[in-house]
Amino acid sequence: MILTCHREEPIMSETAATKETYVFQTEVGRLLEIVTDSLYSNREVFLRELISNASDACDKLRHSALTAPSLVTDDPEFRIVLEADAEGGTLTLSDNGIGMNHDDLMETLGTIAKSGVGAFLDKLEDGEKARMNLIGQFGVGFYSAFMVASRVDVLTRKAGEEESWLWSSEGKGEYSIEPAERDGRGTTVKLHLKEDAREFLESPRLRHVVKTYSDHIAFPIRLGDDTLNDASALWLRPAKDITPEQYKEFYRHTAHAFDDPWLTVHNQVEGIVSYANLLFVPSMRPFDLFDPERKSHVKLFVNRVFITEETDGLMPAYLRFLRGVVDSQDLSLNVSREMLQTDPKLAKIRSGLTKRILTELKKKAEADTEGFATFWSNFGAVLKEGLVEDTGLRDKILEICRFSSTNAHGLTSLAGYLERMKDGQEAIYYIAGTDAEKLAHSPHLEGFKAKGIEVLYFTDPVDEFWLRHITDFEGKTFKSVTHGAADLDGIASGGEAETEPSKTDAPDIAALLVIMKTALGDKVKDVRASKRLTESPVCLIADEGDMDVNLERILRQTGQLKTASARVLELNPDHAIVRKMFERAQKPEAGNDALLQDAAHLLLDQARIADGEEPVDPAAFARRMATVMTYAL
Ligand SMILES: Nc1ncnc2c1ncn2[C@@H]1O[C@H](COP(=O)(O)OP(=O)(O)OP(=O)(O)O)[C@@H](O)[C@H]1O
Repeated sequence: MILTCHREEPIMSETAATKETYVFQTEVGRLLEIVTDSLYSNREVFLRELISNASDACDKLRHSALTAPSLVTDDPEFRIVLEADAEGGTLTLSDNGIGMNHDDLMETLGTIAKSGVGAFLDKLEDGEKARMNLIGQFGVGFYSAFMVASRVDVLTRKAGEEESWLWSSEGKGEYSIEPAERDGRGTTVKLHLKEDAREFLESPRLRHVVKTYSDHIAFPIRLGDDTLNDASALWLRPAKDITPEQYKEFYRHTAHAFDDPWLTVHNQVEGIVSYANLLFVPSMRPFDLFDPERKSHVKLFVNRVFITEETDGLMPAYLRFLRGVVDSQDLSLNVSREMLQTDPKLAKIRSGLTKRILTELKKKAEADTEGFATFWSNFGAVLKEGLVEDTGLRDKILEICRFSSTNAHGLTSLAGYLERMKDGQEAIYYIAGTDAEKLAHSPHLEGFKAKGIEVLYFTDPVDEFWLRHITDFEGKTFKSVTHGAADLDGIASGGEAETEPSKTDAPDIAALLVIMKTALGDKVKDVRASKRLTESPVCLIADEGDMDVNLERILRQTGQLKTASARVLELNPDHAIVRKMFERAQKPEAGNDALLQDAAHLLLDQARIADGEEPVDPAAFARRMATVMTYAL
């Protein structure tokens, strides 16, 4: 059971300044339940998570010691020590990293300091099947200890401070914090192992788990007199000496992730600025990818010393799905993080890395179409932000972009589209919306399909934004099929053409157009005969000088635009309804024909519905529908 009370105030205090008891943040309790249930068969990962935290704590202190060397002078060798006590049934993991004080404990153990956690957990609780995947995107960290322990004690002392603290919990809703004694700085996590987790007291088992998951950790991990890992920075080792397993586990450690890397990019670059990079593209989408802060998560090291994970200048925001490490000896260790961001050497590294990643992505896109589709569905929308942000690399990014299309053979590149263009076709046609499946049935596509002209589906909101900056690809302009006139007459039909649409000899329906314009008034900007329809009677389009339909929809949804502009209603002169209406429109007194008026409104509503919108006035729509049906029956 999870109690809810303000966690800043202890719910119980035995005597002042002794033991305080707090309740977990609600989300922690929920996460604990889910983790214990779903990761059971994979419980050994708790060790990886705790070692990962210990290693991060050593990294943090080594960084702080750059400006305050006295923090480490009494104990300069960083290490992580495992101890198993078979009699007591406890496994202990100690590090001499940065440690935690009372405030740190309050902020970290007992809460989850990630935005959007609640919503994320809701998704987790939705279905058993999705769980493992979702946990992979999230990382469970410290709380995984409760999979194997019935109680966890954390004895810790922050570097440079005198007081030590004991944090303790059974993982059942509460935790306590009390003053304690610890020799020197760092953190000791003591796990009181559950009966069925005693295997983690056996040395061979521990060795195996550490070797499997934590071999790449750059600090020595000791058990008795042995050091279990290589303890050197993985990214500085030659790529040929590293196994895929080691890359995978390093990725999981550094990204706090559970999935496998989709792409690994490991280089040691010598030049005016030398650096090493070990970067990964995850195979799953991290849960906070669309966090408005758009932070990069690549860790910056200077000569093996961790500096920061949040260097704005290191990677562009549109590559924020990357995880991993960049290390350079040529950056100064002593500059502040703020100064680092404007360091021209960092800018050089950034530009080198960005180009390299784009090149690698292009290679993958060409070599493995199917595998690339996975990447694209995870991160394509983010990468496309680069089309707006990085003018210099626009062409390189466009080469990597993939789109689905009416062509229906998976995703296509723009170059692929150009190859399939019809004789006489001058534009790259697209239709924008949120859902490719719905778009596929849009009336706007009928004329294009009939002629076998391919139309791209632009389904990410970001598409509307790069389209404002990029008007063409290799000289062919991008043209929305819901925007402006569609003159398909000059384009030759291709092999895949369906029935040829009627040509210029479409009947003149001027009399009907006039009546409809009068009936609909300012609800439409104009009423015209269409060249893009072959099956549907009507569709709505944005007039040449107006904003395209989908862009306007996005801006309205995000509150950036208040009013919608009137659309042009296009009629299919060959459609039976339109022909009947035209017949009536030619009769005397047609201007007062109530049924014709109703039909005009109904057609407008029909066009709106086909676009996924509501009728202008749902009540009037229902009334007109009833009238017309009564008449017809
Ligand atoms: N050994 C340790 N030394 C110092 N601080 C620690 C230690 N273990 C945990 N912490 C602190 O507790 C925080 C929470 O740890 P936890 O493992 O839950 O999450 P995380 O490592 O930040 O991210 P993730 O959940 O993705 O693994 C850490 O960010 C760190 O500040």
